[in-house]
Amino acid sequence: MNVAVLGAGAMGHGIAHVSALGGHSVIVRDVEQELVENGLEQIEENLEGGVEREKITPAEKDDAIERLTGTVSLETAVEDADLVIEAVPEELEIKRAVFEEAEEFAPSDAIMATNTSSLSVTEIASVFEDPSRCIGLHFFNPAHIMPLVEIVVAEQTSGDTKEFADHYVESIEKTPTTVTDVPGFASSRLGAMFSLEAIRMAQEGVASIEDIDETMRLGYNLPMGPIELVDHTGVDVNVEVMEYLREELGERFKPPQLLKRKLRAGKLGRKTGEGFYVWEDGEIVGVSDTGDVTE
Ligand SMILES: NC(=O)c1ccc[n+]([C@@H]2O[C@H](COP(=O)([O-])OP(=O)(O)OC[C@H]3O[C@@H](n4cnc5c(N)ncnc54)[C@H](O)[C@@H]3O)[C@@H](O)[C@H]2O)c1
Repeated sequence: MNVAVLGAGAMGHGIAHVSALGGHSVIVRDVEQELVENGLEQIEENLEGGVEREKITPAEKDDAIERLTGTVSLETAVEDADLVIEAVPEELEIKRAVFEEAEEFAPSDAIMATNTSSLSVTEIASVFEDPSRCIGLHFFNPAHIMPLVEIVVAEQTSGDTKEFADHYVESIEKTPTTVTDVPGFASSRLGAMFSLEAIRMAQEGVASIEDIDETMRLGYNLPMGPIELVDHTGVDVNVEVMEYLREELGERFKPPQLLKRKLRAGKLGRKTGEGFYVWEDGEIVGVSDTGDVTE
């Protein structure tokens, strides 16, 4: 099938990567040529990494690259698309504007998918004349490695659209789960709850940050603890998600003081070099001095 990926950023290039590897013709669109090129370069680099790790053959890499193109023209990107996947910034207005424009140029039966991690797919879908063709395809970062795609079924999504989404996810060899369009879907809601409670426990002095993370890592066989995960995904992003879930689902999602203090100090985690941990070159080198905080 022809897949148009709108946005060549962190998620867009990963989605384009797996789509091309899955045998689809892929066109990636971003707003500037340089961003398009950066995205395509990143895909090549990651495919090369896949060859080095013997996950794919050199021929599979070459074929995938052959199937990939880039553009800054939205019209060129979507005019022959069977599936349009948007991975533009997480703002309702931007997503709605992008889809409104895409609807003008895309075939009337193209499936329109959003990679939103927290916005209402139902609200995004309402921009379309025919909202039944809209669905959420929630990939995880990095999309070329993480096996899960959460398929988010909006109020208006038709059975045919869902079937198409199932078929696409299968074709790119990812594992789908299906979730109704509720705030936080299944993944962000559960992930936020783990991290919230872990930070509250650190705040109450139940255990150190390191011991809480170690408990979850070794006791539950997780690749990383829930507080380290906050540093990875960004303190700012986590506060935003928690505030949204708090508004939609209740006070149990209230961000703990310790987390808000990190935000106010600009200690956003790995990307700023310090959050709950101290980071160097993407690796933890120590624990941040968090001090005593009680809510
Ligand atoms: N980063 C993550 O961990 C993650 C995980 C799952 C889902 N998501 C979701 O994926 C989406 C994209 O996130 P990201 O981290 O890739 O962001 P990003 O900032 O890395 O990339 C967004 C890209 O979209 C481009 N863009 C802006 N307006 C555009 C337009 N009109 N047309 C085409 N491109 C446009 C930007 O130039 C940028 O390159 C968001 O909805 C986010 O919530 C992110």
